[in-house]
Amino acid sequence: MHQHIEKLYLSAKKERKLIIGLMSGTSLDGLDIALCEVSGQGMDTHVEVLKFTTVDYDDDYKMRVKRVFAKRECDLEEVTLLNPWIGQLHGEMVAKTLASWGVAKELVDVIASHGQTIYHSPKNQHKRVEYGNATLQIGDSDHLAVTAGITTIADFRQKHIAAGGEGAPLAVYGDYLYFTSTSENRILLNMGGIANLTYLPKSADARAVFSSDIGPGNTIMDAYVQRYFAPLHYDKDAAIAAKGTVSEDLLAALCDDAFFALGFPKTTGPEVFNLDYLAAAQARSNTQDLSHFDVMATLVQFSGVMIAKAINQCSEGLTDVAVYASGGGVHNPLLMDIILANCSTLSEIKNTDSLGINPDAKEAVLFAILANECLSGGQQRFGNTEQGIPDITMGKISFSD
Ligand SMILES: Nc1ncnc2c1ncn2[C@@H]1O[C@H](COP(=O)(O)OP(=O)(O)OP(=O)(O)O)[C@@H](O)[C@H]1O
Ligand SMILES: CC(=O)N[C@H]1[C@@H]2OC[C@@H](O2)[C@@H](O)[C@@H]1O[C@H](C)C(=O)O
Repeated sequence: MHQHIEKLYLSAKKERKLIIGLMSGTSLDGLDIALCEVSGQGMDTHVEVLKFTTVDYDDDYKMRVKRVFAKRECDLEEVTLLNPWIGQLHGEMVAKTLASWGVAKELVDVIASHGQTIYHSPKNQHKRVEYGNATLQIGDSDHLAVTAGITTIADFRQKHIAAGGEGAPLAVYGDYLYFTSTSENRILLNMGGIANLTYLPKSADARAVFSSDIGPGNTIMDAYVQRYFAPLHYDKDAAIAAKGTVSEDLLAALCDDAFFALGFPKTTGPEVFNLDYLAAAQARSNTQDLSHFDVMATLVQFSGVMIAKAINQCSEGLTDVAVYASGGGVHNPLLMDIILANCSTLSEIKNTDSLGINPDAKEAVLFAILANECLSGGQQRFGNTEQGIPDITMGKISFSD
């Protein structure tokens, strides 16, 4: 047996593993690194986040990735060059972070890497009958594994599509295994660039679980701030939006899109929700002359109202449902107020801290859970193909030497 396989086999059999979860999301703000101690598998999964940090990307990284990110046309050489470059960069970031934490790489069983999404193209978006759902994450895991010196499990989304899903949201798997409660119905809401949610009934019945993207979280707001309030990258604490007034005409135009008429589950990305989407809505509503502050106030209202609508839709008929939020959006007080004000059945929105997971770390932890399932799972299956949750094991393995 090859020593790599043997080492992995021993890791898979361990009662407790150290897994580093990595997430680089659509906001391009930084690489989230969560050092997790994971034990058990399936519904018996336990995770303790021992360390967490976000290594911010510098402007050079953002500029390079933005040249290809969510673009229908770009330089293919650039994509080819970025793929190993990002893998290596993520490997360096992990190695430096481990050194700063005083954790030897030999102690880590595996890295679980999401990579960098550069294009997401579900059928409902590309509408080309000859093609299925598709998504592309770069930041090759062989480069990451060799640079960090740690076996890496990566590229989780392809298997999801191969088995009938849209490649997202994958959060549902970790949400179901880790956050299911038999005492309350739960909605796990994540607000990054894109917002998504998972509904977890207290029956724990996998057939009633579902998960879906909702629409924009911060992505259009971030793009607007980056264009008109540079060098700011986002509207910290909604300082800009709070100075504006919502335009009801623009809001109505923003909310009027085929994506919102689709039922759950569905996925999307900044390929749809971007500054062109805003410009088209402004043209339709004749609101091109709004101040930047009013546009920002309307954009945050748009995200908040559509998120609330999705929460209301999936909590319809339920008297007891608790919402736990995560992702960068939890730090936007205006966004949180708008969501709560538009969810008449909710008295509060908690965040995942109250369930033991730092809301900024949640997606990185998710990938650590998926890697744990790849190594040690499979004994209790979970899935619901009709709801876009195929019952499969995800991830490809890259050895470090
Ligand atoms: N203090 C704050 N005030 C307002 N917004 C904030 C604050 N902190 C973070 N954000 C928002 O959160 C975003 C980052 O969120 P997050 O890291 O969850 O996104 P992501 O993981 O890249 O996206 P996705 O989950 O869609 O892939 C920032 O770009 C910003 O818009
Ligand atoms: C293709 C892609 O990267 N999608 C992301 C994105 O960011 C949020 C939302 O859109 C979600 O569907 C997904 O990420 C999370 C981690 C998921 O798969 O659950």
